[in-house]
Parts: sequence; structure tokens; C-alpha cells
Amino acid sequence: MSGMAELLTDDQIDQAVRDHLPEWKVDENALVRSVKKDTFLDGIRLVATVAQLAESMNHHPDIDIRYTTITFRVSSHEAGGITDDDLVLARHIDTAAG
Ligand SMILES: C[C@H](O)[C@H](O)[C@H]1CNC2=NC(N)=NC(=O)C2=N1
Repeated sequence: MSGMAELLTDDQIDQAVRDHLPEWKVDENALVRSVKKDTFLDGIRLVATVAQLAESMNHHPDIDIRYTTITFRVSSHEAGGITDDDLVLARHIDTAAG
């Protein structure tokens, strides 16, 4: 498998969340964040933006859409946990979320 990202340790994950991803929580080997938008379509537009990002990275979040609340769950499925790819995608999601 070419260039698969390495699993991060719990300490590395906790430090990254503390220092760079304060909106996120660690839940069972995944990073999780909910974003509340003003309207349903604002949420859908956020999903569409994140979808483009995910495609460009070939790294895709799980996305839960509940009216105006979008929940993103980010992990590296093939690696079976959290890697740098997830930290990068989470940062991009924060930028898109505004
Ligand atoms: C074949 C394709 O490159 C792989 O399935 C990619 C797609 N997107 C992915 N997204 C995430 N979150 N984890 C993966 O392991 C992953 N693998």
C-alpha cells in the first residue's frame, strides 16, 4: 500500500486536538465534530464543499445530516484509526465550516 499514513498515538491525537482542533472530540478511534448552520441548505452546501475536499484528498468523512446540524466523523478506515490524513481533513472541515 503506497504511502498509507501511520496511525497516531493517543498522546499525539490528544495534543493535536488540544492545539489545532479544539472543536473536535475523539470518539472510538475517530475525530467527531458537529456544525450547526442557519438553514438546511447552508448545511447541504457545507456538505458539498467538504465532499469536494474529500475527493481531492481521497480521504472521506462519514457525514450525518440532521436538518441544520451536520456531524462529521473522520478516521482512516484502512489504517483502522486516526492518522495525519484525518487531522488534515478535520482542519479543512473547520475552514469550510467558517
Ligand atoms: C480506494 C480508495 O483509495 C480508498 O478506499 C480510500 C478512500 N477514502 C478513504 N477515506 C477514509 N477516511 N479512509 C480510508 O481508508 C480511505 N480509503
